Amino acid sequence: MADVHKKIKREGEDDEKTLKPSTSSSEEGEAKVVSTAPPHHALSTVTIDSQLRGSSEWSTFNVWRGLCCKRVDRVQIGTKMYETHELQKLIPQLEDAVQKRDQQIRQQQTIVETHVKRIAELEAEVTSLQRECDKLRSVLEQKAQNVASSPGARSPSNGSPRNDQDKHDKEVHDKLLDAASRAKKLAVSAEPAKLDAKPASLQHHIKNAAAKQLIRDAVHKNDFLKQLAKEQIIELVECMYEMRARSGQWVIQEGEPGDRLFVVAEGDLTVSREGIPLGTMRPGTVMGELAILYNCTRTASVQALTDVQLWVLDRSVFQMITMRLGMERQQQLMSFLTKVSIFENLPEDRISKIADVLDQDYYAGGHHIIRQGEKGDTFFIINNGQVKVTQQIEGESEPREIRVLNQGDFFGERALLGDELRTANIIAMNPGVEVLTLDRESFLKLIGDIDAVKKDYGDSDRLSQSTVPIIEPPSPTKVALQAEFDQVTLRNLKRLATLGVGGFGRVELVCINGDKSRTFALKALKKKHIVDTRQQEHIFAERNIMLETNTDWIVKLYKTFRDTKYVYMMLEVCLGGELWTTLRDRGHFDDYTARFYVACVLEGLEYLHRRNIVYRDLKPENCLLANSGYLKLVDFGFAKKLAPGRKTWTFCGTPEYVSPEIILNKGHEQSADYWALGIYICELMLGRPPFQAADPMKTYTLILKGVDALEIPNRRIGKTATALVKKLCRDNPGERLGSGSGGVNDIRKHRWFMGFDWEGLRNHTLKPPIQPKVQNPADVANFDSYPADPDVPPDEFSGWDEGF
Ligand SMILES: Nc1ncnc2c1ncn2[C@@H]1O[C@H](COP(=O)(O)OP(=O)(O)OP(=O)(O)O)[C@@H](O)[C@H]1O
Ligand SMILES: Nc1nc2c(ncn2[C@@H]2O[C@@H]3COP(=O)(O)O[C@H]3[C@H]2O)c(=O)[nH]1
Ligand SMILES: Nc1nc2c(ncn2[C@@H]2O[C@@H]3COP(=O)(O)O[C@H]3[C@H]2O)c(=O)[nH]1
Repeated sequence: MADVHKKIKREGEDDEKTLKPSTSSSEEGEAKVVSTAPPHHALSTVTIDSQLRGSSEWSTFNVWRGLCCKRVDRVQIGTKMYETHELQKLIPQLEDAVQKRDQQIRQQQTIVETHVKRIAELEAEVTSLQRECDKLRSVLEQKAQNVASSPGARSPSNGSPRNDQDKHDKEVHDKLLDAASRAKKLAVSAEPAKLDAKPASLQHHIKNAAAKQLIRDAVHKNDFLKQLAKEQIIELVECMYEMRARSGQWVIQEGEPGDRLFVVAEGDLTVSREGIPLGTMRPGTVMGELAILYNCTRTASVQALTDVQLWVLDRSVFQMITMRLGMERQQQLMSFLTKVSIFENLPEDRISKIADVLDQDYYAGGHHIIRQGEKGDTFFIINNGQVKVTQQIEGESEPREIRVLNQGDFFGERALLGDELRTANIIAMNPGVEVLTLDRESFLKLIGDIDAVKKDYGDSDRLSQSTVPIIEPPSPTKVALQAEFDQVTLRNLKRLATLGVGGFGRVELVCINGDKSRTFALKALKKKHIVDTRQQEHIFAERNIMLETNTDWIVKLYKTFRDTKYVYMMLEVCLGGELWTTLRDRGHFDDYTARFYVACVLEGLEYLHRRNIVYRDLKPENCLLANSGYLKLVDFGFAKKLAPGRKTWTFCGTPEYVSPEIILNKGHEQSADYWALGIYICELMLGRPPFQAADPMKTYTLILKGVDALEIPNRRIGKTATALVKKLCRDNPGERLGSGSGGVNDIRKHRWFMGFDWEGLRNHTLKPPIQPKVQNPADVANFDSYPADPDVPPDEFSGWDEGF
């Protein structure tokens, strides 16, 4: 309120012209009031100085008023004297001026408050952008390490089609993504879920309603978590347990592997990276959520600024929650459907697919579910309750009651089988009925025509196709080669060059006893790293599946070795390089080129799926070009053989390629590969995967938004290819092209493949779109060059690799 004092002075100065000053001395800045009242009132000189400071303007004027009431005649302000009556005249003016000033102050205060609020909002935005930058930096650093380990990596040459297109690409965001997409995509995996058979029980932790609400609010504010089903969120809230940390204690350490998520309940925490503060975490925020999907490195450190209370969720619990819902629903439906008469003899995998696409509906008693004569598109199975079937018969005034259908009975098939019009009425009976429904497309795809369904009461030749295990003897060449290499030991293999670097080790070009006329790829995996990341089961699955497969579309595994540090796989070599490298150098492929590489993959996937193997890591990085220009799948680290009709729950794959059911842990099977096939088509034609963001969590959020949110068709990916992608990338795995009774043939029949020479592809007479240049069996020109790996892993003696 020092301002008040100044203001009074200023008002005085303004009014100086109108006053008649008398002279008197006074100290600078003081105002004296000289009284001319009778003696008992003794002449008084009142000094108004800093006493006034701190008082409001109104009380200042009250002092003036008071002085005037004392009938003081003259007032000295500074060195000048003023007549009191003159000053009195000024009071209303001054009051008015003060009022105006007050109003101005209030207005200014409102403006200041708005600015303060905006500053807080901007600060929050900066924090969030900072976090994004940080995540992005960590992703790019990881990718950069990948690229750095290949100094020979070429960047796209100027004037390439990609550069022309880039001119039109959107601003910085696209540039960053483009930089990321030029780096190889990293695969991620949780430790295999031991829960495949039966979910364990979940422990609830007591918390009050306010705590539950705080967690729920935090979950709903989080882009990823809010997409969970309502029941899953309820369970997640119940299962979180309390953790407290004292001021100064570290809650998360940068660089450590993470396996839990936190919700801040009380207190503040500071986030830093390499010692540099990044922001503050306040109550109601979620942190570390990527860690509940799979093992990932913490990107920042988090320290308690005050004593804090946190709610914690472990990855294993999150997996159980998400898996349980999918499994329970699946199990309930499966056990119900196997009892439904029309499905009695269907194989389990067919029923499982039907279960995936069924929806559930409820009708109150008396409600007409179907009306005779209407157009119909839905097939129904009664899950609970009863319905009455009535039919309008010519000559009868009322529909005639024909029969009552019970739990397990079905209806609505006739309109789907041709005439489209309903042939009877279906009315829900009291107290109501619960039905499972299937749309026309799924009905026709999964149950086939009605005759086949009827015939299926006893058997189904068509469906048994996919479940009878195919036991083919390995082709003579593979058997002969395996026999030939029987005596080969690690010592016989000579390293010629490095072909690639993977998550667990390196792949070297080798020859036997110096004979460079025949070369192989030797994949060496660090045992310690495998154990540390609990991937033993995946590595064994890779070995077993690759030993079992014998086709032109999959790289052949001839022999395996092991020593104290590594396990090894001696593989058929593909010297044309990775499809990823060709794609990177060309920018993107046209329809003709992409179609060939998609067709090769389709052959490979069909081969695997017929053996109940799900591949789970389709991407251009895992497609190798043989010298002939034909494509082969490599890297079976995530492949898994499933029991017919069964699903698996382990989160694995490459973030840009994982399907929604993998992200949401609903259980997945071969149809996850069809999703990936859709993504693969997009990547080949766009030059980058369609769902790509700065960090995996954002990628998953985009994936969950679905393909309809993508800006396709566009100038690179046309209408027909888009139509195929959209049929492959359906959110519901059972609705994906390839999942129906027609299998992979449904994909081959799609119009994008119209006129494609499948026969020519199979017998290798079809000319590949790109012919790789390979001079000799030791020519590695089609591979990036890699520096030697200075890291010698420690010995590992736990014995997990027994039998490798
Ligand atoms: N048979 C082969 N012929 C030629 N190159 C190969 C062969 N196998 C692997 N490579 C090269 O080595 C790279 C890594 O191989 P692979 O993907 O099998 O290893 P990984 O450790 O499982 O990798 P990731 O961590 O990406 O899953 C391949 O991308 C490829 O460039
Ligand atoms: N990297 C980073 N993490 C942040 C930031 N602000 C909050 N966090 C949280 O800190 C957590 C550290 O561990 P995670 O990487 O698992 O997840 C991180 C985020 O949830 C930020 O600015 N950068
Ligand atoms: N037409 C006919 N439909 C019946 C009968 N009993 C049950 N329905 C079911 O009633 C359904 C009515 O719709 P739809 O014609 O699609 O399919 C029909 C059958 O599924 C019956 O005796 N006659």
